[in-house]
Amino acid sequence: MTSLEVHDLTRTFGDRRAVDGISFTATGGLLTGFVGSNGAGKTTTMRMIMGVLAISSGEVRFDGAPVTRADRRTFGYMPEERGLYPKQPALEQLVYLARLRGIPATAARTEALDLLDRLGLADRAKDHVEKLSLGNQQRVQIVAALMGTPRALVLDEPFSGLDPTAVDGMVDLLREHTARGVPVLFSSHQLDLVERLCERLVILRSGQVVADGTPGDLQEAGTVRHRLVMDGDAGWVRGVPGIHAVDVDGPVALVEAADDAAVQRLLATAVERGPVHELSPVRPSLAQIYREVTA
Ligand SMILES: Nc1ncnc2c1ncn2[C@@H]1O[C@H](COP(=O)(O)OP(=O)(O)OP(=O)(O)O)[C@@H](O)[C@H]1O
Repeated sequence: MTSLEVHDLTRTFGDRRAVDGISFTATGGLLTGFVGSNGAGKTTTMRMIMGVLAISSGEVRFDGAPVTRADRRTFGYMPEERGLYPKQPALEQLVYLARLRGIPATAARTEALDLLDRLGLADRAKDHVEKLSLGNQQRVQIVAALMGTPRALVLDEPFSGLDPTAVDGMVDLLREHTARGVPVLFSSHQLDLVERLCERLVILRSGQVVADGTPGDLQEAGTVRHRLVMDGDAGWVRGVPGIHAVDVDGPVALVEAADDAAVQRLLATAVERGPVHELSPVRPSLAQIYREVTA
């Protein structure tokens, strides 16, 4: 199993630390989601991993050793700035890009056509890139990153602008790579998608890692809420000491309790007030965890 690790990685621009001593591992065989608000440092990190931006300090390791230029040539990379030439046919361009990575032309052509087909674009292979919609240009860019049996995938916002069918096609393709033991690191602002897909998550805030783990780990560490369902209006929960009402909608209340004693107080009051249909813990969603750690 290969892994892609960053160790104490830092990048400064002038006196600004865009990436500030971050460490994490994208483990082979897993989809690792890389999330954080605008300007958190995701693109800068990915550029350093790929060697297109110099590292101020720290190290990138692949398979346990410092990453080399030769390693990086075997990585599939989807940069934030989509680098396709508008005036060249999609297929021709894919073959050209693959050849730069050492893939023979015939094999590149076969693979590009296959991948374009998988993403529903086979009939557009001969179109100039500028004639394709933005979503279809994005698909071509994805094909470019996935060609040539990459040993690691570093994908900056690969899902942005894709329709749901293309997202599903893309997910299937990524899973084929993780099944080979490849580490896949991708950034995204689509938390629902990240929650659905990722076996591992790294959350950045202001150039620092503020959460790192499996979605289950992060949910365990996040604030557990409780959902109360009564017969009548549940607005009274606002007056229970130690209870913070996150949302009250008629008979249904979502609350955060300061401690177990507060949950017991809530339950006792609820029972006094009339039939209680439900009082259950609610595991935090990724969106909630994200808001907590990036606040
Ligand atoms: N070439 C550069 N020169 C100066 N500052 C830069 C440069 N590249 C990035 N930065 C700064 O580094 C910080 C991190 O930017 P980066 O693009 O890595 O964030 P990001 O997490 O990818 O954001 P987004 O989600 O908006 O793409 C930002 O404050 C940005 O302005």
